[in-house]
Amino acid sequence: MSARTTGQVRVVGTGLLGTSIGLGLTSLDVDVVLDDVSPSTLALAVDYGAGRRAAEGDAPAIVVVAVPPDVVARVVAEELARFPEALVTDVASVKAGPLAALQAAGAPVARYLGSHPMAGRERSGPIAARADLFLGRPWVIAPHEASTAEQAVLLESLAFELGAIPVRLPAERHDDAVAVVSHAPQLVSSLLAARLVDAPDHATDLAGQGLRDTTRIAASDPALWVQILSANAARVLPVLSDLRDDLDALLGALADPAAPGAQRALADVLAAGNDGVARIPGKHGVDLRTTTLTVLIDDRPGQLARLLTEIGELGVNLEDMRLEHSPGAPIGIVEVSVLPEAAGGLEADLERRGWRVA
Ligand SMILES: NC(=O)c1ccc[n+]([C@@H]2O[C@H](COP(=O)([O-])OP(=O)(O)OC[C@H]3O[C@@H](n4cnc5c(N)ncnc54)[C@H](O)[C@@H]3O)[C@@H](O)[C@H]2O)c1
Ligand SMILES: O=C(O)C(=O)C[C@]1(C(=O)O)C=C[C@@H](O)C=C1
Repeated sequence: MSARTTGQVRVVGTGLLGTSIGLGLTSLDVDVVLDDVSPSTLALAVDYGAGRRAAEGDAPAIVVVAVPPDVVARVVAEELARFPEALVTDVASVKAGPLAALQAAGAPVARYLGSHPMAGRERSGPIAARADLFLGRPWVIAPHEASTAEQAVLLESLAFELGAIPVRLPAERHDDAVAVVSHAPQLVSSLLAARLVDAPDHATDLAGQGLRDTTRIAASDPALWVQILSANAARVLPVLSDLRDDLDALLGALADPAAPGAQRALADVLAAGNDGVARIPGKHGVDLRTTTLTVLIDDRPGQLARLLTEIGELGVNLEDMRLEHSPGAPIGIVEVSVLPEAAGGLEADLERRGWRVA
């Protein structure tokens, strides 16, 4: 496949995010140049095929800064100064702080447009990187007073190229949103997993899928998360404070489950959880009789019909289907449910025919 992104892309910071971006773009024949403060990390990213080493004479059209949040503003400022023709973006998990720091430092922010792919892993470094990390995931682009619509379109193309769904959101609103959907969940998962430290072996030996589902991200890098949480502390605080109120009410109910109103209080907590989880896009309950494949389609007339026709041609019966749109994004997400025994073959056949299956 060839890319819509033309020109060179320079990636600074070749850890999980930077190497994943490099792998995805390189597979589309984009000229990717890589840089990292750590020579061994850079060498690994080059060995994995995420791009070539940065060199004299590089002339990137886009610079993607994928370094830890505490140095992101400094590195963005350096890149703006070093490549005066380039659009510089970053992928840090917080957006308001870096923008404010750049503005305060008098950096040429008219060429800076922050972004944040809502995709990651609980592991760091280039070894954990994957070209398909961003498939079907939102990728926030955070316009500000000095950025332009053309720049946003350029980054949207980059995100789309990597299979992500671009979403425009100003930095402050982004930071409010991730406090609820990313930062508080990380802490809750860590707190939950911390309960296991002193649990006896016969308890941890029984760990089932419920515990695994709720604790995967507890394995995340503490050093990175200390930075993320510190940078968004003021927005995470009210979320955790509301959570503490809910926890206090729950403790009251559990202290005497037979007391009047206690059963209702417990049921309310669980029902609110049902309502909350139903609001997560693409998580509308699991039908164990079918397997769901997620296919990304260009948001153009006839694409959905073509997909359904091809599934028919492949002799697979559709059990169910859902179409999701992200407002303004040039992509549609189709969830097709098929019998489990047909799913593996269908996925391979669709990919062979050029469809992108997430
Ligand atoms: N990990 C995730 O799931 C995730 C998801 C979305 C966004 N992010 C954001 O992406 C950024 C990178 O996170 P990651 O998980 O890839 O971390 P990582 O630790 O895997 O990689 C960071 C890389 O940056 C390099 N680096 C540090 N300082 C540098 C400097 N001054 N110049 C050049 N390179 C430097 C490090 O050597 C390392 O290779 C962070 O800002 C993070 O908030 C992370
Ligand atoms: O799924 C993971 O392991 C993540 O790290 C994901 C996740 C998230 O909370 O969605 C974590 C932090 C990043 O800023 C973006 C993505």
